[in-house]
Amino acid sequence: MATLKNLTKSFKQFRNFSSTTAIKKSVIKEGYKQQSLDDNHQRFNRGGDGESNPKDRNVHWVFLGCPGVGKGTYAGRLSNLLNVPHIATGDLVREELSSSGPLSKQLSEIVNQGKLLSDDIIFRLLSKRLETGEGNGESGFILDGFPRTVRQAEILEGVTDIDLVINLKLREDVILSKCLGRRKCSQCGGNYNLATIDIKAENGSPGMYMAPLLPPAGCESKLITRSDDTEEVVKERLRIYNEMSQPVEEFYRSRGKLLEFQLPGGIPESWPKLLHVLNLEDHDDKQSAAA
Ligand SMILES: Nc1ncnc2c1ncn2[C@@H]1O[C@H](COP(=O)(O)OP(=O)(O)O)[C@@H](O)[C@H]1O
Repeated sequence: MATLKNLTKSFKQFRNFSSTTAIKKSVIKEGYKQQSLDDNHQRFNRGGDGESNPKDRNVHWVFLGCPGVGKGTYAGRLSNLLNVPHIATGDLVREELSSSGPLSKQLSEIVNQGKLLSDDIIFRLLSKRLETGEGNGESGFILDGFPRTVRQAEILEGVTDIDLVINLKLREDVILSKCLGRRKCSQCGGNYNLATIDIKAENGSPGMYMAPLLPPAGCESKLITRSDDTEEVVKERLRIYNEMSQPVEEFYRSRGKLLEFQLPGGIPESWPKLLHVLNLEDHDDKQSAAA
């Protein structure tokens, strides 16, 4: 069974590989099945096929999408619903930065330029997180922000079965405003968004409304903005997403694992639709769409 222990071990091993060819030879498995999304729907709730019995484990899902699209929001909600950990590599990176360890200055320069960190650093952070989770009895995962390059996707594919990759899509003109509106409470860690998106329908294209996600009164004076959420850095992150991460969509599409989900609006509209396409409507007894 693909336990977190195996995954941690595999990531550690892969960190020792230096040649891309060696990695490719090791990880590219034969016989990928092109499966329709309909086939996938039947296995979403329990996990995938392959080295483990899907009944024995929790979901292994990945969230893809541009910076600011809402990966963290929807991955977090699904994580609560399915009781699997939401593992966001961006959060792991920010934790490392705030720890003021030896690497943090070097890392913050890269992150604040909107560039990607090396695979070695990301695998190290991920292995550490998986190890801690394993110690706490976690099983399954929803990954957010990883894989971000085809090489990372190949490595992940070689060490575990990913059941489903949810690719969140949002109109490009909305993405930048949403990134610039992001805030975090420095005390409780809650994520908010001050941007109001209100686009009128025009020339046959539909309008879109997304209400801001405002903090409770107690957090208002403690809001901070991520240092990489400036307009210049967000634009660079979007450019890098298109160059490095968009090919990851094709990687999973060709393996029949990609579920494209165009966000129709804010959480009240999008959440029930996402649950519907995931066949999870029955699970939604813990969270209300309006929350
Ligand atoms: N899988 C990864 N590979 C390389 N760098 C990463 C990865 N995940 C996160 N990072 C680094 O952390 C930063 C913040 O990540 P994240 O919070 O996921 O940003 P975004 O809002 O752009 O999705 C990235 O810009 C990058 O520098």
